[in-house]
Amino acid sequence: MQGNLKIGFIGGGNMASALIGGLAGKLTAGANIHVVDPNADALQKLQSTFGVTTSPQIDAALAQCEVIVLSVKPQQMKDVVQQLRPHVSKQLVLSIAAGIRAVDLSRWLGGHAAIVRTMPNTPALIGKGITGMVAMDGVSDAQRNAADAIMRAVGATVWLDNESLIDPVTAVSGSGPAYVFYFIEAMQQAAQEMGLTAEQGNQLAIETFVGAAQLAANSTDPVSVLRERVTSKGGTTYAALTSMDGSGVKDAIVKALKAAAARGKELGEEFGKD
Ligand SMILES: NC(=O)C1=CN([C@@H]2O[C@H](COP(=O)(O)OP(=O)(O)OC[C@H]3O[C@@H](n4cnc5c(N)ncnc54)[C@H](O)[C@@H]3O)[C@@H](O)[C@H]2O)C=CC1
Ligand SMILES: O=C(O)[C@@H]1CCC=N1
Repeated sequence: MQGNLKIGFIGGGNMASALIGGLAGKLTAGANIHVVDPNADALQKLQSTFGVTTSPQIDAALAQCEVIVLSVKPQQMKDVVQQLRPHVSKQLVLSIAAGIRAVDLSRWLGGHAAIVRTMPNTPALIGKGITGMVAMDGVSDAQRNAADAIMRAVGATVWLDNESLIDPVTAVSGSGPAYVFYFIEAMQQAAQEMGLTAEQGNQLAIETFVGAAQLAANSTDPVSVLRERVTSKGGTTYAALTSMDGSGVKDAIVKALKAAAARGKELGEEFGKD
């Protein structure tokens, strides 16, 4: 069900490439996607893989887009958006940046009201992303549906009523893949320290994550019940979880996610000034 939606991307890096991979040839033709990025290699790769059009700087082609996705780092957002301003009239502006507030994007765009803030994550690369999103008051139903369709091209979506919840979403699922990789790395290290080969450790740790996550996704029971089913009284899992509790692992994880959310808020304050 390929349509003709014209989408511009400002920034063609990791997250934008994952999104474009889900959209091109599916939601819309690759030729309907226009990517702006000063990095010639990134543009060349996107052009040859997906047939998108490209430009090293913000250009008039963006005025023809129905949706413009802001996918640069928070630090670059103000500059980029101010350059974009002359090319924005009725378009839906969809930001994937951590921290940057809609009110600041709107002001830099001269009072533009059609803004959706989103927080995707990198499993979008394989169509398994999850995106939290929130629409500002000036977004029409059609634009909201377009935003949802764009993010659903790479996974599931969760709509929020309040923009302040984007920072917690960033902390849970936006940054979340890194915590999972961190945990896998720790399991791989332990496997090797206990005599397994690196290859065996990799396979055992990764398949355990894939299997356990799928089990949790398919189960009607809460994950705490699934955990209890693994934990025989006086057994090995009990020994591991008792050790983790003794080291304060769960509290450390909760604290870490709160630090991520706080950093999201801080990014908005730091790079949203003026
Ligand atoms: N990487 C992740 O897991 C996630 C990232 N995000 C957000 O996505 C945004 C982009 O992050 P990544 O893709 O990871 O970074 P990235 O560094 O891979 O991509 C940023 C791109 O912007 C380009 N760029 C720099 N200046 C530019 C300009 N003036 N005009 C146009 N393009 C310009 C860079 O050349 C680069 O290709 C960030 O705001 C981040 O908060 C959101 C969710 C997850
Ligand atoms: O680390 C970051 O700031 C970005 C946002 C979520 C994932 N990566």
